[in-house]
Amino acid sequence: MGSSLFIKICGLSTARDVDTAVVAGADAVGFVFAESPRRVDAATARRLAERVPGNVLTVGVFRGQSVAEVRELSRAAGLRSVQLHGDEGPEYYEALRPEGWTLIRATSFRGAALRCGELGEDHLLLDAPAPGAGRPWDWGDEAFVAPEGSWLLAGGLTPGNVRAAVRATGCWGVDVSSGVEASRGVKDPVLIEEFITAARSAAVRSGE
Ligand SMILES: O=C(O)c1ccccc1N[C@@H]1O[C@H](COP(=O)(O)O)[C@@H](O)[C@H]1O
Repeated sequence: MGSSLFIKICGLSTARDVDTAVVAGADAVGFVFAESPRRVDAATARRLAERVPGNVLTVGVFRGQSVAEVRELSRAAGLRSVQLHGDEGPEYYEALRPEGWTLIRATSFRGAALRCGELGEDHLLLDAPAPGAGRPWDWGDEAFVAPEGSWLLAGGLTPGNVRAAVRATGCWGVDVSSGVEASRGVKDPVLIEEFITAARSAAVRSGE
């Protein structure tokens, strides 16, 4: 992962889009198992994940699903990470920890400062209240307190706003789905490339 911005491209469902993201330099690719127009089944995710080199994290995205379902789908797809949207408690993370997956807790900013790791997650993802809808939230507002630790910014990011968003928040990583789509659920390879290029150009985390 190194010290550069961590970039995740989410909601992938075709080999073309997975290959585009990997070649363009994504650090992670996401496959949605939650209710969504981007939803894929485990066999599709496995076929796509098998194309991904070991230095790129393969992430399953879930929302309000049981530990058993998360376990079954992620194992079947051979993924290395799970992203959990929902209000799961620490016992949920504890139950998944033995699988060895990188655990990403997705939530929204509700006014109180958050700390990455407080429920047992490896990374925290701050998203809009409605995930996957392409709507930005007030990350630039003075009331926003950036979490401690390795946290990703998501929610309405695009090639046009990602650079400013990274600079405004000092986030450790970014995650995008709608902002690299030609229409809902259909990725645009050119937008994927533009997003990664724009995000990389921000590269001003403290210490760099
Ligand atoms: O993509 C979805 O449909 C989805 C459904 C349920 C939970 C999460 C989902 N996607 C995640 O939403 C964010 C940001 O999306 P966007 O760029 O605003 O469209 C991202 O973390 C996706 O993984």
